[in-house]
Parts: sequence; C-alpha cells; structure tokens
Amino acid sequence: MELAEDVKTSLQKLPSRRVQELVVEVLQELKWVGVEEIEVTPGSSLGDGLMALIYRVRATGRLARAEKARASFVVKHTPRNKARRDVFDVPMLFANEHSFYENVVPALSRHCGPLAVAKFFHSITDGEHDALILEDLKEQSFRLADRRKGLDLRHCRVVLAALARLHAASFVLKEKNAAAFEQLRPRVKDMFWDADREFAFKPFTTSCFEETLRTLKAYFGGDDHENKYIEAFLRLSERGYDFIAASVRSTASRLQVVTHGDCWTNNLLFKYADEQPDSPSDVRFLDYQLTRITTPAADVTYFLFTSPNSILEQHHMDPEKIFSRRCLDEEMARMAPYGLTSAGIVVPAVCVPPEFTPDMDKVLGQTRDDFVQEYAKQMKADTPEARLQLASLLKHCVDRGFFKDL
Ligand SMILES: Nc1ncnc2c1ncn2[C@@H]1O[C@H](COP(=O)(O)OP(=O)(O)OP(=O)(O)O)[C@@H](O)[C@H]1O
Repeated sequence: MELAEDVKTSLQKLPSRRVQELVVEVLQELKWVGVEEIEVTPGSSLGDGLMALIYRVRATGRLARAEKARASFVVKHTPRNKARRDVFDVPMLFANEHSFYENVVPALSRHCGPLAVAKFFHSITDGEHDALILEDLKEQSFRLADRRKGLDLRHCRVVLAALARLHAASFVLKEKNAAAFEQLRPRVKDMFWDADREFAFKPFTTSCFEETLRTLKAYFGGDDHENKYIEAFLRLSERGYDFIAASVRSTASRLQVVTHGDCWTNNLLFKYADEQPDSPSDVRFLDYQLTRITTPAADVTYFLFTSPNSILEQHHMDPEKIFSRRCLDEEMARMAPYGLTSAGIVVPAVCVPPEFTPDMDKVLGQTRDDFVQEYAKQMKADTPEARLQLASLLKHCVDRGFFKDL
C-alpha cells in the first residue's frame, strides 16, 4: 500500500521501522486500500507500565469501493534502553505474552467462548524490536480504575468472575481434550518463579522482602505485642524466593490451570453500565507477560492481596464440583506466603504518589541493581497506605494460621 509522506512521518513516532511496517500490514489484513491519516500518541501514563513502551495508533483510511475506515490500536513495544531489556530479560516476557495470545487464547476459547482479553493482531518477537499490536480497549470505553483508591466489591466481583472463566476454561479443556492442554505446557513459561528465571527475579524479590520488612516495622513500631507478626514475616523472608517458587511450582497437576499471573488494578480495564463509575459491567485483562500454569488460587490471592480497597472475605464462590470451596481455602492458605510476597512488590506501586513513580527510561546505569534501585523508589515513598495494607495482610495471614508451618 502506497503511503503519503505525512502518514510516513506520523508512523515514525513508533520506535522501530519493523513495527511501523507491522501496523501497515495489520491495516492491509483488515482490507484497507489506503491510509488518509495516522496519529501516534503515548498509550499510557508514567507508572501504568514498567516493562514496555505503550503507543496508541489511530488511523483513518479507505476500504475497497471507497468505504471509509477507522481503527485504533495499542502497540506494546519493548523498551529502547538495551540494559533495561537485558536485566529483566524482557524479550522472554514478550515471547510469553505473544504465546499467550497466539496459542493459549485459541485453545482455551475453543470450548468456552471468548475470554476477557483484547483482540490480538500481530507481534514481533525477534529479541530486539519485540512488539504486540492489540485492539485499543479504551476506544470501546474500557478504562483503568484509580489504583490508589482500590477496587470496591462490585469491581472485585467482575474481576473474580472473569478470572473464574479463565481458570474454568483450563478445566474444561483438560476434560474435553487433555492432550491439547498438555500441548500448552511448553508454551506457557513461568517468567518469575521458574528455576531458570532465578538470576533476574531472586535478587529483585530479596530486595522487595527487605523493603516490605522496613515498611512493616514502621507500621508496627516497637510495640512488643505486635512482634509475633514481624517474627512471622522474618520467617517468611528467610525462606525467601526459593520457598515461594516451590509453592508456585508444586501445585498438584489436577489443580493446574492457565493463570493470568499479574492480576492487579493497572492490568485491568473496566467498562461501566451507563458510564456510572460504581457499576462496572465488564473487564478485560491486560499484560500476560507473567502468565503461568499453576493453581487458580495464585491469581485469586494475588488479586485480593493487591487490588481491593480493603481486605475482602472471600464468600462469593461455590465451584463445588470442580474446585471445591474447601480445596480453594486450602490452596489460598498454601499460597498466602506467595500473596504477601507479591503484595510487597505490588502494593507500594499501587500507593505510590506520582512524584515517586519510577521512570525506567531515566536509569543511567546498566546493571540490574540500577533498575532495582529505580523500582525501589516507590517503596521508599513509604506511604501510610502501603504500611497499613501490608501490615493488615500480614496480620490476616498470621491470625488465620497461614504462616504456622514457616
Ligand atoms: N489493549 C489496550 N487497550 C488500551 N490500553 C492499553 C492496552 N494495553 C495496554 N494499555 C495501557 O497501557 C498500560 C500498560 O500496559 P501493560 O500492563 O500491558 O504494559 P507493561 O509495561 O507490561 O506493564 P507492567 O509494568 O505491569 O509489566 C495499561 O495500564 C493501559 O493503560
């Protein structure tokens, strides 16, 4: 397709020639014969995403027989800074997300209908210009909730129902076509807790344990009767990354499903009935870089420990036949250390005031430590909200006996 000079110039705002070509290929696949205008703008705000650059591409043009066409995409692109890509092995994260859209979504939705995901158009996974092109959900009135306010019960219900559909799709696939589920295993790789990811995420988790401990000590102060909580946390942090990794990996095979892996407020877009902010009617999950096969309780715990505006009692599920309430409770208790560890990583990011929001593009050094330090900025913000939430979660775990075997 021939492009006018001004269209080419607009496309150059995208970070690589390869991704500019890919956008044009997508338009051709949509049967466009001409592009009249292209607008490329930032697709997210600082703090909405750390592992990628997000662009919004709006285009107008023509189909055959001169019909007008409009489209809006989100381009999720690997960071420009090579050191930033290398320290967290971002190409692997993109490959996992690509595989989710390419392999997992078609397999899971075959028997269960559509999942709460954006439409996926194309991707590049060459380790250098990695990018995904997705439908722009904001164009369909989906939007982010305010992470610092937290999600109320209505929002949580919508998310838990969508998570349940995602998890149920694996149970159905196992039931209908066990071999097809097995084929997904090598295509969904745990990017955080797998033994060969330790090099990147063990030091990161260790630094997060240290910061969580500092936050918790600041909350509990020197008060002796609260010390059982700090002691419990110390036992957890001593066991550290290896213990959490083992609990993620050791899920009984019959309970394993494809999970989202990073289900917190900034990876959720909501739609509202009649645009009323208190009546979410639908949700889409974003960011499948950390999708993994493990217990459904990993997603539920991660979500409930990071995103609601208060700790919720979990009274809203009754999947007796496939995954009983008792089984869920046992799995939730088993995964509580994972939940608290994840909360130590995510909650500071939920509560961070804008002036402490890390900006990975501004990191001058080249080492993993430089990036970990920049990420830790939001922990250093040390907000009363983060203290309260982490301390309440720790109390929740200790008082219910979840840490008694640590
Ligand atoms: N398909 C989409 N439609 C609309 N907005 C989107 C879409 N995908 C991403 N975004 C916006 O971009 C932000 C970051 O996206 P995403 O979480 O995929 O990137 P990331 O850098 O991998 O994030 P993280 O730091 O959580 O790894 C989202 O919070 C959302 O605001």
